[in-house]
Amino acid sequence: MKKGVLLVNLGSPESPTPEDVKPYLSEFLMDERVIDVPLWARTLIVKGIILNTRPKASAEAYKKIWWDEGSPLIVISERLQKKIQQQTELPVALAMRYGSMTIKKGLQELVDKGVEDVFLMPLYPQFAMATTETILVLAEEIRKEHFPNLKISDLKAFYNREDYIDVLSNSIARHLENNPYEHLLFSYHGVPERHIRKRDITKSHCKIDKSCCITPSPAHEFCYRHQCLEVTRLVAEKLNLAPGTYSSSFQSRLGFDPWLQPPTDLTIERFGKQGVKKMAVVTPAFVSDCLETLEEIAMEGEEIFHEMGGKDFTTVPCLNDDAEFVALLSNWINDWAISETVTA
Ligand SMILES: C=CC1=C(C)c2cc3[nH]c(cc4nc(cc5[nH]c(cc1n2)c(C)c5CCC(=O)O)C(CCC(=O)O)=C4C)c(C)c3C=C
Ligand SMILES: [Fe+2]
Ligand SMILES: [Fe+2]
Repeated sequence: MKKGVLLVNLGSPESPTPEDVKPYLSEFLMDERVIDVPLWARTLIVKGIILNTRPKASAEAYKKIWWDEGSPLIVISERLQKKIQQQTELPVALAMRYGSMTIKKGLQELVDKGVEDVFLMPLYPQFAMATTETILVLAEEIRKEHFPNLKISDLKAFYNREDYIDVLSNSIARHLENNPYEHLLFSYHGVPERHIRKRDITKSHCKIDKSCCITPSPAHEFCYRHQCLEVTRLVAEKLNLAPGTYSSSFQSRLGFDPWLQPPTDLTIERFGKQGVKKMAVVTPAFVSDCLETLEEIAMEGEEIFHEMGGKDFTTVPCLNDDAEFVALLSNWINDWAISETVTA
């Protein structure tokens, strides 16, 4: 069976204008795994409330980070795909969960090259209903409807793989080598607490308290909070970070439901107020720099820190198309190809 690879990231609007941001946000937020309420309520919240004001504000934010070549998230993902393609003989395609670079087009591109067996790689280190799950479910729907003979296997959340933690830790160490900091904040994209409880396969483990995420449980296979906190713990261990010099927080809250705590903006504010002068932020829920890292953290976060009296605010770039990250993903692809060949 001819094999191929499909990398999938989140997606971005076509341009940083309210006209293009609106349909993108509509597709994104009308996803039942992102705003997970009944259709009538989701329609009311998204189309009746959010889409009336957010596209304009969001477009302004996108304008601040947009590159000549396009959305950073898309451009970086394309660079990653090209570099991985240089490391493997298998065809490697790229798709986005939302927007014009659809998963259907990505699968079609592979099928047109004769591929019958696809390794689907959601570009997220941690599992979340709103990211990995929505990609897998949609890919399966598309497969059934359009490519019934295609075999698809997927890359599992890789948050705790030793080789990934090594690559992430090396990148952090490299970027902070000449930027001494008093506190390193690991800021992850947030999700509503409800999402964590919904995917608790034990139905009772996830209390979202101080101990549940550090108490071993099968629930952790689908617990975004556990997986984020594990990345922090494993990197801290690898880099030998002293207790008290690092912590985790969750950013980008939307709406009024309880989201994972503590919020990044208030955490940065607190450090500034407490007299921390040099702080660094790393964002390991994102593999590609995007609006949430370049604007919300590097611009807004820095502004908050300075307003509270902080001085040096350093952001560690995402892994993007870092050579070690390219090698890591390429190794996983080649390992998958070999194991599939052996078991076929
Ligand atoms: C890293 C994983 C992500 C999770 C988990 C996630 C959950 C999530 N997001 C929203 C709402 C928005 N997110 C937006 C942007 C955005 N989100 C992610 C990743 C995750 N989201 C990325 C990579 C980006 C940036 C995309 C880009 O083009 O650069 C936005 C749009 C921007 C804005 O208006 O703020 C919204 C809205 C929810 C509700 C949610 C949880 C369930
Ligand atoms: Fe998001
Ligand atoms: Fe937990």
